[in-house]
Amino acid sequence: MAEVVLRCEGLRKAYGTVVAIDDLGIEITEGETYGLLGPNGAGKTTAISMIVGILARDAGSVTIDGQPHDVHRTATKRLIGYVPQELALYPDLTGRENLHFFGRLHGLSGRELRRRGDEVLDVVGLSDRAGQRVRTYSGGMSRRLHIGVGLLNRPRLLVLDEPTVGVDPQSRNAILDNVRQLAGQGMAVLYTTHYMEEAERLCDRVGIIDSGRLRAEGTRRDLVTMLDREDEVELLADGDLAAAAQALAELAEVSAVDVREAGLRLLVAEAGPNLPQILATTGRAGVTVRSVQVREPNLESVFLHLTGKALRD
Ligand SMILES: Nc1ncnc2c1ncn2[C@@H]1O[C@H](COP(=O)(O)OP(=O)(O)OP(=O)(O)O)[C@@H](O)[C@H]1O
Repeated sequence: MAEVVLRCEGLRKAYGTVVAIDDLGIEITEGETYGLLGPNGAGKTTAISMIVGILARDAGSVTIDGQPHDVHRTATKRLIGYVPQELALYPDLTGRENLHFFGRLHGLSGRELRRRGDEVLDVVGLSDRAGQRVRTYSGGMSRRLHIGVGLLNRPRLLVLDEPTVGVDPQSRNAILDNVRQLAGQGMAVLYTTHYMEEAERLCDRVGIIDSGRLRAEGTRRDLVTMLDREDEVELLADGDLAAAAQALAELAEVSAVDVREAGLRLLVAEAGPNLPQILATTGRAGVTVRSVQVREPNLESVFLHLTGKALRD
């Protein structure tokens, strides 16, 4: 079984009378990418600041690889790579010089420092721009270098705070690919975002956070199943639609069929695996399907259901 890298329990933090995080518990195993999804102000930055150990907690506990962790423990801090929202790079140094600077802070030197710098440049796809000043980098390239800084110490837990905010779509894809690869190598990844699509694409499990509390967590499918809402399948089709509707209504997985002007609309428990049967049944009723559209409930619907608000204001 995969080992638990991060375990936090009962985390709490208040700023005066504002309770920013209340009774937060999260576990992340090696190789797992966990997304903390919530709107601005939900408490994501406060939560991860306590987890990485730059903010003292009011209550609760954090362990990394089974070892107790807090703001004073340097041994466990070495197991964490933290990539904060604000970029902290030197624009007048080159990409490679930046990595060497931060590498020295981690105690690397000489040949080991150069080797690790080059490895990290390769991982974040910046080897060919390593000799240029960061000032000349695009926003996305700077972000990737920033992630590189977080990787220098070969962390067990990589914590990324909204790493794709303000990044162009191409760099965004590169960052998501990077993160996926790193988790593939066994790192545990904690990723905060208010982009539902990123959480859906990238994360093995998602925790939905709002007003400082974890409202629900699980795989995308777990969360969507909680809603108890079906997939909607829309078929644009020609032929005897009434006959097809009757045949489809007899399928166990189909709970409702409406005949529309140019086709059919179905509610199906799980559309994906049932599409072949739906299309075969439609075909047997003499109906030609011109296009199929499936709409599944998504994390946005889950969030709305749990909190009564949209993820983005
Ligand atoms: N230093 C502080 N002093 C007082 N209140 C704070 C402080 N930092 C955060 N807060 C409040 O705590 C709550 C959680 O903020 P936090 O920054 O953790 O949320 P977030 O989900 O990370 O939002 P964002 O995506 O905007 O960074 C908010 O209500 C915020 O106003």
